[in-house]
Amino acid sequence: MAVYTHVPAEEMAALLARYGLGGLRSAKGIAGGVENSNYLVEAEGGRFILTLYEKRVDAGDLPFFLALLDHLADRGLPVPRALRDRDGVQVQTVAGRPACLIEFLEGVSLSHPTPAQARATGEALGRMHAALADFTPERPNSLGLVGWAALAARCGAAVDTIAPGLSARIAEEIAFLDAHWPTDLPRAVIHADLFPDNVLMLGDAVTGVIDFYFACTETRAWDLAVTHSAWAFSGDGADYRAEIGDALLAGYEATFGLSDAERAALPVLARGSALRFTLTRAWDWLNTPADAMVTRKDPLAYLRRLDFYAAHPECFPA
Ligand SMILES: Nc1ncnc2c1ncn2[C@@H]1O[C@H](COP(=O)(O)OP(=O)(O)O)[C@@H](O)[C@H]1O
Ligand SMILES: N[C@@H](CCOP(=O)(O)O)C(=O)O
Repeated sequence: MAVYTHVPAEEMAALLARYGLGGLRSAKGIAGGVENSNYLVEAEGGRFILTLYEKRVDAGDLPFFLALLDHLADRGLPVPRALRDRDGVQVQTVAGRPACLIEFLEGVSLSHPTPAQARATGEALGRMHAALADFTPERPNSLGLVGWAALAARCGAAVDTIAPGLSARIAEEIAFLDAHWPTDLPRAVIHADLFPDNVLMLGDAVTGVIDFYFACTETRAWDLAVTHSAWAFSGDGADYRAEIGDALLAGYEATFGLSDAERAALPVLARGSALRFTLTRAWDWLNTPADAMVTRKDPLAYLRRLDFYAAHPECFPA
């Protein structure tokens, strides 16, 4: 459950009136996600998602995210637009937080995807990258190579309460990535968080891509590495699933493709992905308010992925 901010029913009803969506029928906090507060809202005018943006989303970035969603939706990608109220406004203030009413998309998030579903996700990622070729807005990646060192410093030695020696392992990996990170690969706007819980599917079809709130301008192939690290392992990171990882890569190659330099960089890009999510999960593990209705995610599930990628760069086909 990720609900940090409670929205009174009266305020929910008043919001719907601003959109002309009729009366409120129901509003339920949504179990998934950890970054923001999400509600499933049933109104006379339909079913919607109300997202209240919490601390990791800068309200100043919302125009970028919403323009990105409109750009992709205009090109037929299965992404949810933020609705505009009667005055054409997309960003509201609800219970003191910036908020948007978002189109509801059908589909379910998978816990144990098949190779066919992984391939479909790789294909969807490739189509997204193709559609973004003419998207000109930019947003720096606050959780890229420079951001990791800063976040590690903020976490400090407290991470050693998560696992003995974790701070030293993080410092060692940052030093490796500083020395080996590719700097000459194509850059573009990427999703940067394409986990299974951010892909909605019906059977083998991708019916929704959601949660663009880490989207940023970055090495484009890193998006594939992030997706690979999220999909190609058991949830706890203990088991690598080559058939899933290979299907994901094949799907991406089928709809967009990689240069030889990008393909060669995937092992290092994947290490960066595993470190990034180890760090954000470690920070959240140590700093989630006790009264927040949220399920903390295990940082060690990504440390295991990092150790796997460091030991098995050959998991990426040459
Ligand atoms: N547009 C949408 N259509 C249908 N379900 C959605 C939509 N957006 C979010 N959800 C549901 O809400 C959950 C949490 O959303 P998400 O964006 O992942 O939260 P967070 O912003 O905290 O990461 C998702 O796992 C999904 O089940
Ligand atoms: N997907 C990342 C970051 C948390 O994302 P959310 O979509 O669950 O808010 C992770 O699992 O660490």
